Amino acid sequence: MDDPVLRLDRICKAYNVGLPSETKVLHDVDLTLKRGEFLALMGPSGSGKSTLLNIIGLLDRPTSGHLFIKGQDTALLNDAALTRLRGHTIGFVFQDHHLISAFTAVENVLMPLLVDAEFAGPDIVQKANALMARVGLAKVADNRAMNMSGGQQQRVAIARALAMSPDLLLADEPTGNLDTQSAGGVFDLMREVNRESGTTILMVTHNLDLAKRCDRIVDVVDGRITA
Ligand SMILES: Nc1ncnc2c1ncn2[C@@H]1O[C@H](COP(=O)(O)OP(=O)(O)OP(=O)(O)O)[C@@H](O)[C@H]1O
Repeated sequence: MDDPVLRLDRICKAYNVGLPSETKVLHDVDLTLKRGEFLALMGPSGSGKSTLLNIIGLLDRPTSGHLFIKGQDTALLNDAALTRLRGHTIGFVFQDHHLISAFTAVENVLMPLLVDAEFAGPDIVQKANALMARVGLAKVADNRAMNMSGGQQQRVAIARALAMSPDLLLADEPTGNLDTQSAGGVFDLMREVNRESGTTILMVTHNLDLAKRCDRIVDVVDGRITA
């Protein structure tokens, strides 16, 4: 129970290993994220933030080192077990909302619940509607995603990411495409979710003002954590 949500132990990542084009991107990255923390990951373009996020999100494997999720060493898991762990533990929000445009907002939130209905349990429609209310969009839950503003679409994406009650929310520049006011609103929502539900959040951002409002800022420079 006291295990951190996430612990990285000397994570290295290289692409095109063994080829002349081999590129070492991450070097001995150590990072621990305690339950309920809200961490901002910053760093210049190409420093390895997305690579790190893909590894933390169990979308890619490190070349060496160990990634522990709630104390479990993910190096010991096969691909099917990794997929299950990802679905039950991690929610994703991207810079582009990745909603299905022709679906309504609430239908988008229902999607992950339908895909893993056994884990999601009963009353998924009620749950999806509660999530729409949670992100302040109850009144427009039946609007098609394509007809919503950028800020609203990102709120729907957050509701969808929360559908499986993840321990860890990974957000890759979630406010990158939004104007200042909408970006502030989306950040406030993530802060609220973090404080009220205790969801641990790791957010990649280039926005220093928002990063300063997180619990902690970690800088990645040339594939190394510097602060
Ligand atoms: N699939 C891949 N194959 C080879 N090289 C890759 C691959 N993905 C990323 N890289 C390289 O790894 C380095 C780090 O890229 P990454 O996308 O992780 O950086 P980033 O910090 O997220 O950048 P940005 O802020 O621009 O999104 C870059 O040099 C990139 O070209």
